[in-house]
Amino acid sequence: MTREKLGKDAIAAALVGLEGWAPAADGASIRRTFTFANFSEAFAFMTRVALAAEKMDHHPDWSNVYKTVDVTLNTHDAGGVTALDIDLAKKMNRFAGG
Ligand SMILES: C[C@H](O)[C@H](O)[C@H]1CNC2=NC(N)=NC(=O)C2=N1
Repeated sequence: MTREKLGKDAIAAALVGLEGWAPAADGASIRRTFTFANFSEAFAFMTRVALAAEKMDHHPDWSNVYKTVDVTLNTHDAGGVTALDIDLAKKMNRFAGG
């Protein structure tokens, strides 16, 4: 998986069909808020994502309040969005069931 930084157009193209994700205004990250039925569902999601992220050696910036999880993805090493972030976003959507 490449750590090549994606431009605004490439990010927009990669996000087509990737429900809920939007680029930040500066194009340096992508974001989604996940909302679950309750805290247990939110935390189970975070646990699944954490294991996948560790395997990828690619980690989300996120916060959890009750049943919502706010996620920002970017590749620190590249200073922007790369294919790794798109891949992790896809995995997150699968784990969230959408
Ligand atoms: C040494 C290690 O591979 C790096 O620090 C990894 C760890 N997790 C990471 N996660 C994210 N989101 N961006 C990175 O650049 C990154 N780098």
